This record gives sequence, C-alpha cells and structure tokens, in this order.
Amino acid sequence: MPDLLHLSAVTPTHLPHAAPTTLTLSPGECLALTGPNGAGKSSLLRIATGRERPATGEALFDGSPVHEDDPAARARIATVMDAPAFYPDLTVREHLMFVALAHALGDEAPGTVERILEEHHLTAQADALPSTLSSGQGQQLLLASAFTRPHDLLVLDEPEQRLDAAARDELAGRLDAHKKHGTAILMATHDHALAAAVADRVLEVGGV
Ligand SMILES: Nc1ncnc2c1ncn2[C@@H]1O[C@H](COP(=O)(O)OP(=O)(O)OP(=O)(O)O)[C@@H](O)[C@H]1O
Repeated sequence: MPDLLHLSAVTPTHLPHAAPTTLTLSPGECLALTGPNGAGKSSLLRIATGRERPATGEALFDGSPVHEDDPAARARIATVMDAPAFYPDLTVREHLMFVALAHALGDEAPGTVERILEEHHLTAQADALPSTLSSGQGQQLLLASAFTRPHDLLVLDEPEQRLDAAARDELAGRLDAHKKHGTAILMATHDHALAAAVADRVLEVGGV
C-alpha cells in the first residue's frame, strides 16, 4: 500500500534541537504518537496537516507537500485538534449540517447528521448551542464534526480527552471501523489502552 502521509526528517519549529521524526502512514493504518507533555506530539500533528511548517524536513500528503490552504488536502484530511472552534450562534445540529453541506453531502446530509448525533449521544442536545454542552459533550461534538465529513486521513490530538470510559471504548470501536474502510489515522494520545486497541504502530516521541 503506498504512503498517504510521509513526514521526512521533520523537526518542529518550537523544538529545533529535537531528533528529526520520520514516519509514514498508509490507508487503513493507524499510527499513535505517545510521549510526555511537551514532547512535540501536537507539533507533529500540525506539521502533518500543514498548519505548521517544520524547521527541517518536509511533510508529504499523497506525494505532495501538505499545505493547510490546499483544497485537495482540506477535502481529505479531517482533524480533531486544539481548542474547540464552534460557531457560537449555530445549534449542535446546525453545526453538523453546516459541516455536512460544506463537504457536499447534499441530500445525504440530514440522515448522516441524525445518525452521527445519535452515535455521539448528542440527540438530546441537538437544538442547544455548543456553549451549553458539558466538556465531554463538547469533545463529542468535535469528534462528530470530523466523522460527519468525508476523509481519507484523520488527525486526532488526544481524542480521548474529557470522554468517560464508555465513550472511550466507543471511540476505539469507531476508529477501528474507519480503519477497516481505509481511513488512515494519525493520533496523539496519552491513553495507552486506546493506542493498544486501535494503533497498528506506536511511535514514542522524545523530548529535547
Ligand atoms: N505556539 C507555540 N509557541 C511557542 N512554543 C510552543 C508553541 N506551541 C508549542 N510550543 C512548545 O513546543 C513544545 C512541544 O509542544 P507540543 O504541544 O507539540 O507537545 P505535546 O507532546 O503535544 O504535549 P502535550 O502532551 O502536553 O499535549 C513545548 O515545549 C511547547 O511549549
């Protein structure tokens, strides 16, 4: 299987003296990044999505340098990263509909959104504003947004955060199912059980 993602000897800007990281990811494969706080996991994820340019090396998505503004990459890479970025005036359902329509789901959008609301236990909150959600529900909405849209690569920064034990188990099952449909997953995590359940390989990211 050809590489979908290839980071070649990259060093994050904020960690110029760190050992360069090389990694590859094929369709249907999950690579988990583990390591202590500040090791550079999130920085590598930002490089992988083109949000951050590396100090050294390069990031290739499907053979081309990845840039956040490249429409081809934007259409194929779904992310769950950093702080939530919800539209404050859209309800939970409207937010997911916006994501679905922006990614051209068309007639499939309403059905997809209702299914994903249910899978993420957000049906009862569908008409609420994101600001009224609990922190775990907010994390579910972030995940739901990523799963609503088509993607070939999922880039997840600690997707388990704020989720209870049952929701973490469901997340592991959902990620496994997406892998089986060919999604490549790059995930930073502190949850070793999640990494063991989903990842084909684990890369320990070192500090400076
Ligand atoms: N915008 C920034 N400006 C300056 N330094 C930054 C910035 N973002 C990250 N860093 C630094 O880069 C280093 C790596 O941070 P990063 O968030 O990639 O680590 P991490 O492994 O994801 O940590 P955690 O497990 O705590 O999420 C840290 O020392 C951090 O302080």
